[in-house]
Amino acid sequence: MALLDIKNLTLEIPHEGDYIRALDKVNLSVNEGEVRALVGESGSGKSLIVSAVSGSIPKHWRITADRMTWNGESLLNLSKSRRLQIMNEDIAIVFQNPLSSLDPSVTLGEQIQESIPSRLVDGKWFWQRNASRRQTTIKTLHKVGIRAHGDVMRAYPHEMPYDVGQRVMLAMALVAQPKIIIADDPTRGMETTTKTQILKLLTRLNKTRSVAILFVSHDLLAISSMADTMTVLYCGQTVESGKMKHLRKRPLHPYTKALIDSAPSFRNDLPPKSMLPNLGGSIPTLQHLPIGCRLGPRCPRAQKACVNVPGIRHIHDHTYSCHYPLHRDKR
Ligand SMILES: Nc1ncnc2c1ncn2[C@@H]1O[C@H](COP(=O)(O)OP(=O)(O)OP(=O)(O)O)[C@@H](O)[C@H]1O
Repeated sequence: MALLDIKNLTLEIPHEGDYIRALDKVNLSVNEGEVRALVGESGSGKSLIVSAVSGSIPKHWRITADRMTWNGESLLNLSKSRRLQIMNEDIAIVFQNPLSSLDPSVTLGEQIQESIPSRLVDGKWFWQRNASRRQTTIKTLHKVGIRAHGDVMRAYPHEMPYDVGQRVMLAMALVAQPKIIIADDPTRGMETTTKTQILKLLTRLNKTRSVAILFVSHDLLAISSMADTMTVLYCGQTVESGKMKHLRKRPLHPYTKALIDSAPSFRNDLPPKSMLPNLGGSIPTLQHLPIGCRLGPRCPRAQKACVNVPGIRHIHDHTYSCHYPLHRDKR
């Protein structure tokens, strides 16, 4: 059964007396123990999906969905206390910007210790429980590659470089022993060695503890090494979703193909120093969204029908939304 199951999620942001559809009928699911990549260009709406799941959408925005469930329970109309419980026990989110997600007035050590749920703290007396929290914190900081745990635990968020902040966010996610980790671009701006360490850590967690991972990124290279499945988002619309190996080998949506073709590591057929193909134009702003399929104006296969939003088509567990998909011309 899907742990996280989202069907037709639509999010509308107020703009000049009207609403703009920032997410348009998005579909996404993550099964137990699965590593799913959510990929899309900057501005495609990845972080908005994460915010919708965490319930941190401003009250005046409009959010609707046919289904948005956690373990079968709707996330759309949860009470505050139940949402807090789920977010503390089951879903851990590593947000993109550690500085804005951490409390600036509390040391990092205290913030990690506060993230440890009571059920995971050993001891009857408060000093035993404090020691248990401290030990777990130190162990977890080592796990995320922080050796100088004392310095980091005493520091305030603004005193730490960005990548240490990201690791602390990961440590806060890990101490809760969640069922799923939603990592919103956790390796953004990191140097390659640090990035590899974080990816290896997430992969190990998935393999050893069966933690499901939703890895949100625009970095295909980082994602391809660890994800089982991938969902591709373009301008607030899900365009294709399926097993990583199928999407890599035989993408059906022109946007997925363009994304894969533009990643050098995915193209071992290219002669050295050749230009990488890319789609002309850029992702439209929310204020200037095309009607129908939002890729339309940039799509090499676009035709008249594309002014209508394509429905979702299935081939087993591979889904795509395109009127003129690749490899399907003879049907
Ligand atoms: N608080 C907000 N108010 C108005 N528009 C917003 C807000 N947050 C996001 N948006 C808009 O929603 C769209 C999607 O933003 P989002 O941050 O989800 O993109 P993203 O895919 O996560 O990009 P990135 O990879 O750069 O983080 C963008 O056009 C963005 O400008």
